[in-house]
Amino acid sequence: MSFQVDGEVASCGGRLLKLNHESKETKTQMSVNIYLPQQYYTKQTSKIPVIYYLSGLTCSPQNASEKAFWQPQADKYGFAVVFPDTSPRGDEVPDDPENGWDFGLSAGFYVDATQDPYKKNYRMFSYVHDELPRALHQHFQKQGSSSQLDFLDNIAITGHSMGGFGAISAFLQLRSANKYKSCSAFAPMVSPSGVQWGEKAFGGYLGNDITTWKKYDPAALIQTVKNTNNDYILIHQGTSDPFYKKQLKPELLQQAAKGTTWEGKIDVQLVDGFDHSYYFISTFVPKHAEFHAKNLGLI
Ligand SMILES: N[C@@H](CCC(=O)N[C@@H](CS)C(=O)NCC(=O)O)C(=O)O
Repeated sequence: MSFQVDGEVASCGGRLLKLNHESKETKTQMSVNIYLPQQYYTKQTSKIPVIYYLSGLTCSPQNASEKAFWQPQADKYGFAVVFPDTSPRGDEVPDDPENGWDFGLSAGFYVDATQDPYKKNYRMFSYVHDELPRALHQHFQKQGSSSQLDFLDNIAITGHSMGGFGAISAFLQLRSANKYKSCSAFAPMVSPSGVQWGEKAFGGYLGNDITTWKKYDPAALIQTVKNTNNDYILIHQGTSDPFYKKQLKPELLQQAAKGTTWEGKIDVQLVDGFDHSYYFISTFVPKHAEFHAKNLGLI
């Protein structure tokens, strides 16, 4: 479970660590970046909460580290940010037979695959929500730093597009365990059934029986998972996003929430003229940072 350091860069008031480690879940080396805010280095005594940011299709941990501008927000409120990879990688890992960018490498969809040949390595749900946080916890405990990072308890989750799907899906699936204290998403895909990205990915990873997709489908989960904490889910969606109407459709989550304990609690902010890129994400990161900082008890 030990991490190798691939790089460490000064960024804003803290440092971005580029790490890799052997994953038992994916049976590959996995890359992960983590931003440690200025509070980590000034050795504050209270525990530093962690926000997990799940990236979208085609991304590695670098895209959001370089272009989302979480770092100034992390310094402002005093949280760390973990940027996991989007799939297992390596010559042995099966990829999309059609060579597309919406399935296979960089497109793990944060599920545990049940179908051959993907089920051996594509275990991104168990990796991101269980193995990785425990591994980071152990690694930083061994460092013996007096600043304590909280990878396991006071934590939040967010993500973009495929990663927004992964964030909301996990938040709802793990709600009874109160795993994530806070959830938000940028342009998330909210229901795999009926959209081309979802049909391809879920068909490939989980098989053709769509009842098995429901376990991960936010629009289905919202109807069975109780909102016992008066939680809100914050979503931003650009109206000029080319994927908005065909692949993402965040309003479907609001519609599915009608008549449930989540009714009125899915805050979809449509933002005029914004696209799907990191220009959009970085513009609204401050709003998401403030939302999570409140839910994590930082303000
Ligand atoms: N590669 C696709 C675009 C895929 C895409 O927009 N991916 C988003 C996430 S769904 C992303 O974050 N791309 C990487 C980046 O913008 O840095 C294309 O060429 O049209």
